[in-house]
Amino acid sequence: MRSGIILAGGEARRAGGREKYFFSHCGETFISRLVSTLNEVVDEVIIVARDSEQCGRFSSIAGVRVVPDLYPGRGPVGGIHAGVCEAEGDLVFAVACDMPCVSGAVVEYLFHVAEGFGAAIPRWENGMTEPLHAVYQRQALVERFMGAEAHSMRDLVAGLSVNYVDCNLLRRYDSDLMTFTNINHAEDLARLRAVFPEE
Ligand SMILES: Nc1nc2c(ncn2[C@@H]2O[C@H](COP(=O)(O)OP(=O)(O)OP(=O)(O)O)[C@@H](O)[C@H]2O)c(=O)[nH]1
Repeated sequence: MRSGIILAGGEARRAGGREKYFFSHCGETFISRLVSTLNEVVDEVIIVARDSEQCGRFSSIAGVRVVPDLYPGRGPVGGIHAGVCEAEGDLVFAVACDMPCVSGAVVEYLFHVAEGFGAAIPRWENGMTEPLHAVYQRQALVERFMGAEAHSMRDLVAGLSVNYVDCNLLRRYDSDLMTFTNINHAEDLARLRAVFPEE
């Protein structure tokens, strides 16, 4: 079984605290697009919000479960922890809520190459990695959290056997690698709109 975990509990400081997951792309909100894409490649989708109040923001989205952080204020690693506690899949795809162009074909490939590893994490030529667009073996994460060593994504990943996937290989599935488009600033959204104007 496969799970998808969407992390939505950040403060979006670089976007002025706006709710990035409700930004729209090609006529749909980021979060709806992600949920639809993931529902094609996983058996369950879980949105992890920072608290129960924020959970309520997602109540109208069909086809997901929404849970709050168990340890609030810990950043993405706290969201992954809550997601992993809720998820039932052997493998989980963890993704940020501000990635509106995630490619189902790329995610499918990451699931495929995660078999036999603790994680499959895309890596760019310059060595930068994409741990919030990556597949993890759930049990490996559970063990990392039990060890109580994982206070950051870097800590979490450090103890895993990782299959680093060359981003360029993923061009087979997503030629322009739009899957990694990440909207952090208002200008990032403006750039995306310049390529894909809203109707
Ligand atoms: N559930 C949960 N998700 C989080 C938390 N912190 C960050 N996230 C999510 O993790 C992803 C990456 O977050 P960051 O890039 O660190 O922060 P951000 O909120 O997107 O933006 P900045 O505040 O501008 O850094 C985003 O999808 C966030 O919504 C948290 O404490 N809990």
